[in-house]
Amino acid sequence: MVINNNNMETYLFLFLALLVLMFFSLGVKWCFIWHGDIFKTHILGCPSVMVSTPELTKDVLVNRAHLFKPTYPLTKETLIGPKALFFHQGDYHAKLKKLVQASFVPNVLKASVCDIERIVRGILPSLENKTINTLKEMKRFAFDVAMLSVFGRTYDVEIEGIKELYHIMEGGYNSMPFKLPGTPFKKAVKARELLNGTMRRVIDKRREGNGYGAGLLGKLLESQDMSKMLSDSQVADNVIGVIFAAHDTTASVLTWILKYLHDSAEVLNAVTVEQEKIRRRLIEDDRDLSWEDFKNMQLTNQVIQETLRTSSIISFTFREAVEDVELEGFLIPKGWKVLPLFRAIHHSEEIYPEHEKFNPSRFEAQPRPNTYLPFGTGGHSCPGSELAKLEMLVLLHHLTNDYRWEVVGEKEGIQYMPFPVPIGGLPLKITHKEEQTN
Ligand code: HEM
Repeated sequence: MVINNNNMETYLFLFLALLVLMFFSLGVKWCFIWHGDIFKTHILGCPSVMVSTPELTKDVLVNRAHLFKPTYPLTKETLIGPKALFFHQGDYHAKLKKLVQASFVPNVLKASVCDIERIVRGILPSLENKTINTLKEMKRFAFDVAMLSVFGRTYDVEIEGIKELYHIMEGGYNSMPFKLPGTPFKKAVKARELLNGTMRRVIDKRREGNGYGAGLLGKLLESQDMSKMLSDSQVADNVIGVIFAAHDTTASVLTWILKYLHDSAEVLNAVTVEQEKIRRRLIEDDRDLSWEDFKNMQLTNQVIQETLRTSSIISFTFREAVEDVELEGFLIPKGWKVLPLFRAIHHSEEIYPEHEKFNPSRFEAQPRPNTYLPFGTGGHSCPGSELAKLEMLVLLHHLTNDYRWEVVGEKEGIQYMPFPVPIGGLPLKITHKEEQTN
């Protein structure tokens, strides 16, 4: 395992990974206090309770969610902005969630298929015939899609400015929160302050125009006008928050998909056959991809589902008890952290037999309730799950029809960037199929 992110979250993750490893592989119970399916330990001095069954996870995230508030590292809250929906519970969260969700429902997503396809067509040729860092390229793709869903098609100099500042800022997400000159965190805080100014100019421009424009920003400004519920800084924090939530996650999953398809020639062939059939239909009808085509991508969808399970890039989530809570007869005092372990559920041998195997066909049947949680569950579950799947399907359609890829180097392993990804971000050589046959 390579650690190249010298930050607290990486250590925390590794520490947790070690705990989970001990829990499952070694059966070592003496370093925890056990109670049924719950165990207690300390993470960086905080008393923490881990829950690893579907039932308890549902209890914490759905049934009694009001008793467990989300908690994030200070760096995230400072940089994303304290008014972003992740950090809230209750009315404010519910209203914002509704607004954000409205930008990612199928009716809205349908209209963005052609834009996502345009982004894919722009990126893929630039990857041909050289060794690429897959994670980096997938981040470029997912970032462009995130910007599209937040700002719509309008591209101006301010949006370019936001892109640049955002990249400086994300350098501080996983750093120690020291504001010393030259530190990544200090630079990130500065970039975030400048982002406020740029966002204000973008918002002012939209107010001067006819209507509020497209994307999530348009929706938030529209609601601001109607209900006066949101201030400009609340709008800005949520725009930045969605960009943050949308791209590293999707890029990490895409990187795993390319790895699994590379390692499993049989699955890759079957996906290619499925996608070639769709391509033939598009040629016959003389049109581009549309929403309806995704219904005919059953196997590709199963590959995405299985990758989300095996890679479990969001391995767990953090909550904090807002009062003393009893869970399965175990008292969790107010202020303790509670961590539902999604990865433990996705890798339970009882729920997913031969759990370590990449086997998309296991999703021919629906998973049992609360046993498949790549996008979380309950009030804080992911509003972007359909967008994430859509961008993966569009990319896979073009990639499998037109390209083949080889992993460069022999190294196997996992690296935390900050999500678990194949080592080195998966170096790949991508070639166009036509060149292979010449
Ligand atoms: C494969 C990609 C993705 C994965 C695996 C993923 C996973 C998750 C998970 C597990 C949560 C819940 C966290 C918790 O309960 O503490 C979450 C929340 C969230 N996700 Fe995603 N996500 C992905 C892509 C996206 C995209 C594309 C967007 C863009 C809209 C997005 C926006 C959000 C937001 C705004 C939240 C916070 C929701 C709230 O607190 O109410 N995510 N995501």
